[in-house]
Amino acid sequence: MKVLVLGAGAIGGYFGGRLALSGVDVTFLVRERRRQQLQERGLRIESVHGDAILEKPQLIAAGEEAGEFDVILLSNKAYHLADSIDSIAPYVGTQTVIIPLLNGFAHMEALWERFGKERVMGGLCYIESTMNAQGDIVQTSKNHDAVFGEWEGGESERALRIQEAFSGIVGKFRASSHIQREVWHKYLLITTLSGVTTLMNSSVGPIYSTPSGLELTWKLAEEVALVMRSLKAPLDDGIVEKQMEQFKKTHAGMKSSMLRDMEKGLPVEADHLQGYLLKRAQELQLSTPLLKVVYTNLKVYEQKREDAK
Ligand SMILES: NC(=O)C1=CN([C@@H]2O[C@H](COP(=O)(O)OP(=O)(O)OC[C@H]3O[C@@H](n4cnc5c(N)ncnc54)[C@H](OP(=O)(O)O)[C@@H]3O)[C@@H](O)[C@H]2O)C=CC1
Ligand SMILES: CC(C)(CO)C(=O)C(=O)O
Repeated sequence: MKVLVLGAGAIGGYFGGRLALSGVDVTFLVRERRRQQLQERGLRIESVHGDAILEKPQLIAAGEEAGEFDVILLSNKAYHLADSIDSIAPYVGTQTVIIPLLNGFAHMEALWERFGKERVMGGLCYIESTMNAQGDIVQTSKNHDAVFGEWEGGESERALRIQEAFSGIVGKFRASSHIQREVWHKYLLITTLSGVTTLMNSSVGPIYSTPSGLELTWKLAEEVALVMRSLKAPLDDGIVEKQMEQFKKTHAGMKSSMLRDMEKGLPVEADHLQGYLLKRAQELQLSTPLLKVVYTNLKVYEQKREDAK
C-alpha cells in the first residue's frame, strides 16, 4: 500500500515515521526547509513508547512526480489547508483515500468540495506530540492512536484493508464505524482543552486543581456541546460529564498542542476550532460567553504576533 503523508510535523512525523518503520511504503510531502532538515538528520522520534530513527525517509516536494497514492494522510495545520489541498491534488487518483488527522471539522467541508465525499474518510488522532528546535518529534504521553472511517458510518472493505496494512505500527490505527461521532467528540474535547489551557496559560493540573478552574472548564464544554448539538452533531448523551471525568484524571503536566504552539510564538488554529463554532453560535443566536472569551484571547495573541512583525 502506497501512502503519502502531507507534512512531517508533530503528528505527521510521528505516525508517518512509525508506519514507515513498520514496513509500510510511506512518502512524506514536505516543503524545502523541512526536506533539508530530514535529509541531514533523518526523521527522529523521541517517545515514551521508545525512541526511533528513520534514517532516510522518502521525501517529495509539491509537484514532483510520484504517481498516485492509495492513502493520503493529511497532517498540516488548518491555516495551511488550502495550500495542502493544492499540493496533494496531483497524487489523488480514483481509488485514493484521503484521511485528515487535523483537529476540528471545517476542513472536511473543504476536502469534500475539492475531492468529493467518496474519497475522503473522517479521521482524528489522540497523541501529545511536538517538534523540538532540531525538528525531531517529541511524543510525551500514553496515547498514540489514530482513528479513521467512512464518514457515513459502518464498516467498509477499504477501511479494514488500511487497518490491516497499518497494524504493525508502534501506536494504533483503528477503523471506526462511527467516525462522525468520534470526530465531533474529539472536536468538543480539543475546543475546551485548548481553550482553557491557552486562556490560563497552563497545563491541565493547576486548572483542575482549583475549583473555579474546573467549574469554568465544565461550563465551557457545555457551551461548546450546546453549539454542536444545535448543529446536529452526533454527540453522545453525557459526553461532557465523561470528558470532564477524563480531564480530571489527565496527568497534570499535559498541555494542548495549541498552548505548546503559543509558547513557541507560532500561529494557532483559533478560527478553525473556536472561531468556527462561535460563528455558528452567533448565527443560531446561542449565548456562549466563555467561548467568546477564549476566542478573543486567541485573537489578541494573533494580533500581538502581527504587531511584533
Ligand atoms: N501536536 C499534537 O499533539 C496534536 C495535533 N493535532 C492536530 O493535528 C494537526 C497538525 O498538527 P501538528 O502536527 O501539531 O502541526 P505541526 O505544525 O507540527 O506540523 C504540520 C506540518 O505540516 C507541514 N505543512 C503545512 N503545509 C504544508 C504543505 N503545503 N506542504 C507540505 N507540508 C506542509 C508543516 O511544514 P513546514 O514545517 O514546512 O511548515 C509542518 O511540518 C492540527 O490540526 C492539530 O490541531 C491533533 C492531535 C494532537
Ligand atoms: C489534546 C490532544 C493532545 C489530544 O490528542 C490534542 O489533540 C492536541 O493538543 O492537539
